Amino acid sequence: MLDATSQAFYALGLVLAVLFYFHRRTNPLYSIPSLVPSAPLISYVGAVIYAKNAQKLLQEGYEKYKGSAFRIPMFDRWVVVVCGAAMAEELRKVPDDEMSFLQAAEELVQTKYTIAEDVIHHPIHIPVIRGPLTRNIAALIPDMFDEISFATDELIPTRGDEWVTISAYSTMTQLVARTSNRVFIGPTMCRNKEYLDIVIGFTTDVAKGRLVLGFVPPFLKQFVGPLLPWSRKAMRRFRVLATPVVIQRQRELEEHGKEWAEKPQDLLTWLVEEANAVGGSTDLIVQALLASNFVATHTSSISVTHALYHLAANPEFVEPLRQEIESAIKSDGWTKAAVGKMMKLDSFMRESQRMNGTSGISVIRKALKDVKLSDGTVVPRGTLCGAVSFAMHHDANNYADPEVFNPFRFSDMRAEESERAKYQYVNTSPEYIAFGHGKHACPGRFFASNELKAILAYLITNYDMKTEDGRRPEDRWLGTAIIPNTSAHVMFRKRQNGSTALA
Ligand code: HEM
Repeated sequence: MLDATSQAFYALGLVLAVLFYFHRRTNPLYSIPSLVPSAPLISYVGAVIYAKNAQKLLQEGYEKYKGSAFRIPMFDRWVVVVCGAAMAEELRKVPDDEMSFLQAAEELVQTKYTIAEDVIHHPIHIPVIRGPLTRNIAALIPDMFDEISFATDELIPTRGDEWVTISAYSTMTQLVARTSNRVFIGPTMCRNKEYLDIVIGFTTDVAKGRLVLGFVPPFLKQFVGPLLPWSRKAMRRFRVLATPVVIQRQRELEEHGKEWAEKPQDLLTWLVEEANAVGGSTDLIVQALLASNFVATHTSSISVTHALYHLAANPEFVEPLRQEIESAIKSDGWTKAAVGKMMKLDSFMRESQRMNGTSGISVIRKALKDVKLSDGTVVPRGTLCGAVSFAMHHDANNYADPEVFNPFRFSDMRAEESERAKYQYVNTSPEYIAFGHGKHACPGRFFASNELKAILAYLITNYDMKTEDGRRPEDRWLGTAIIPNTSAHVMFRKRQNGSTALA
């Protein structure tokens, strides 16, 4: 016979099992199919399987559930992913009060703990990126070209007509960080080694924090989050460098007032103005500067490295691009107008992002209430949701010969006047979600498109490039993230008749 304590213990166990059984039977999440084991605890095995095989599983799920949805396991949650263009379109149309992009980003990146709390509550950098930064690209481009020229001389140290071998990913990351920061904060800081070290390393700092919090159950995150050291240390170092620069700019703007003819046109000025408008502190501006670097640097470095690998492994694509770029520069100089004329280069970037991209999932949202999709799937309140991107970008129903890198696929399509805007690099569509889609599609994509095309245009006109073995280095998937080979090298040779002069 069992004693009273044991009886109570077993009774409690039975009640919990019954409650758990009903929870799973009634929670619509569990009627959404999963490709990996989803029973309690065993789902952690599923999360390991997914982390190691995300590309394969997303492809398998996409093919099996196109027009519908399936769920994938993270260590701390399930994520529902919809498959196919019609479903991606449906997802982007769900109103903000039913599905939130910001809350999804907050949960996925755990921004409160991995970036900084104030800037998450008052993201002043988002209206600035969407507004003045995008509106003023034409004014910023000459400085960006100037920095690209200055930085490449240092980062790609060629001599005469000899080939030099450089580490591609780290060089592209430096080049992107310097070019962006030239117009974020100015020429002194953008060349400061420690500043660059912090802004480039910050993505890894955030990723480490995310990784740890990914293993922590939701109710414990609030205790573990504040203990994570990496981002806090980076923010401390960043404050030491950036705060005096921010204070100086605040002072100058105040002294000179609205009519200041020499007012620096850069992200810092616009962040100070936005902070003034909403009563934000100096420290909020500092945080917003680092947050801007976080959203801009990593995605752009990945994208330009993907494109560089395509170029270096396929020298036959270079000549038509060179002709187009040189003719645009000849007529318009190193300007936004010239970059706008580079339709083949634009197509090259879009195709590179279609083929490779930065993530297997896009259009991330969090359900704020139970949301019923047209196929009958109910995404329960509190669940993260997204659309399968990589597999959709490789679907033969969307793109002819999807596994072939066809650099001028989109410029050929743009030859039709009516299709001019539709297939531009920055344009999102239900079949092209590399920048997200809809209201929350990346607001920095206009800046990124100009910056990355400027970098490639400069490299193409000034260097010959090749990979060491003639092949394109393979990408790596880290969970859902797609990373170009970070240890591969590209060989550069300065063109003796290249158009280095920045007119
Ligand atoms: C090629 C480079 C880039 C890629 C591939 C990229 C991609 C993305 C994607 C996929 C999203 C989420 C959209 C969604 O899920 O619906 C996003 C959001 C965002 N991106 Fe980018 N991005 C790039 C460059 C940049 C740059 C250079 C900036 C800033 C100058 C930037 C600023 C942002 C911001 C602020 C958000 C959040 C938008 C919001 O909160 O509504 N991005 N980006």
